[in-house]
Amino acid sequence: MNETSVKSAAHLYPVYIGENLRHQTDHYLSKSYSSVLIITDETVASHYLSDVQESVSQETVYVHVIPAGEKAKSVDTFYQLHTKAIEYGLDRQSLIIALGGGVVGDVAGFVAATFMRGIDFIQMPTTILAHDSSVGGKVAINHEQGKNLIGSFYAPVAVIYDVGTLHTLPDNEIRSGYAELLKEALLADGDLYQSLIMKDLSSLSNKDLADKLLKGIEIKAGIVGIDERESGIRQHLNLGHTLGHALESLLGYGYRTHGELVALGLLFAFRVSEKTFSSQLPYEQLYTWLKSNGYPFKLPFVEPARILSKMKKDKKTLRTTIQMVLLKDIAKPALVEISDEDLLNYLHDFQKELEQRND
Ligand SMILES: NC(=O)c1ccc[n+]([C@@H]2O[C@H](COP(=O)([O-])OP(=O)(O)OC[C@H]3O[C@@H](n4cnc5c(N)ncnc54)[C@H](O)[C@@H]3O)[C@@H](O)[C@H]2O)c1
Ligand SMILES: O=C(O)C(=O)C[C@@H](O)[C@H](O)[C@H](O)COP(=O)(O)O
Ligand SMILES: [Zn+2]
Repeated sequence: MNETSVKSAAHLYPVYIGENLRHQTDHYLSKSYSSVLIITDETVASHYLSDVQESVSQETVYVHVIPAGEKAKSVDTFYQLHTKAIEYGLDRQSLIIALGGGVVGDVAGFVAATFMRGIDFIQMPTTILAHDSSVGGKVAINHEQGKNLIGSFYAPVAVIYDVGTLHTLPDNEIRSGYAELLKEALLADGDLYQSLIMKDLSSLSNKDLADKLLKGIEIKAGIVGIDERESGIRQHLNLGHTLGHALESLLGYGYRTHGELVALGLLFAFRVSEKTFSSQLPYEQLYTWLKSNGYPFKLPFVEPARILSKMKKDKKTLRTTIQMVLLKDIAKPALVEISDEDLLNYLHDFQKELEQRND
């Protein structure tokens, strides 16, 4: 087991990462609670819920299972969870455990942030992607008009990451989580990036993956430690998301995974970076790796003007100007304002290029 932590001006919490941690949940709780509510989704429940339930010895343990997938990051689920919390009689000394991927973590975390104005919660991630979502305290639900538009910053009291749960993930979820790892490496560690992109996803060993996830978490924790509430450098963690989030919302939540669309967004950010800084980024290498690892490039056509208008809902938008995270070079990110006219052209060229390559 490895242990690291997130240490910001306001918070300090441990991140435990290793095999079989789900069997020892109690061991990682720093105090006893009046009751515990485990929130998970139906797929995760079928694999891992009983392990976690058996490892929590607090007297009163409740469970609520939500549907699997992005659509559950909704006002409806949020409201149902509050109803359950009230019906079960949770109080201010209760704990919520979010057992699952980013969807469970984000919605359960937002419930924890708002139930009786905030109760403790623990993140127990079960996806590769959730190495990112479980750390940093961004909790949210989606609005029909845009991703994560309703939410808050609310730190967990601990993150317990059992990487032994990852072997049941389907291929598209492996691709999704790995894209966020590529993102973290692109922001801060060129060697890590090269080592991530050297291998195909099919040849990843558990040990190798766990080592890389720890590095990704350390990069993220370092950034969150400096700027937890995203007034500056934390915005860099949004690399790839200006396009990714717009597509998630336009194609319909859950049409493709978050990370697969972020991967497309990374490629787009490479192109825009090249145009903005005349920088030389390894675009071809990234394109080839994504393609050969099954990332989706054939998506329904969306008019650039609709993408642009959706991008304006992004939280980095300043008044009406879109700001994108770009790379002057690998590990040299910068937040840059891009005019609508330029963005429309870049989107148009990018779509055309992908279309031609898909033939
Ligand atoms: N809060 C943050 O900082 C942050 C960061 C990145 C992403 N996110 C959010 O996270 C969400 C995506 O998270 P995700 O990719 O984990 O999606 P997810 O939670 O929907 O999980 C993906 C799918 O895998 C299943 N699953 C989960 N664990 C499994 C396991 N061990 N074995 C088999 N199946 C398993 C789930 O049931 C689901 O169907 C998005 O909503 C995104 O916006 C948040
Ligand atoms: O932690 C962050 O900060 C991130 O931006 C991480 C992203 O991977 C994640 O998708 C996040 O939820 C995006 O946040 P948002 O503020 O753009 O909704
Ligand atoms: Zn993300």
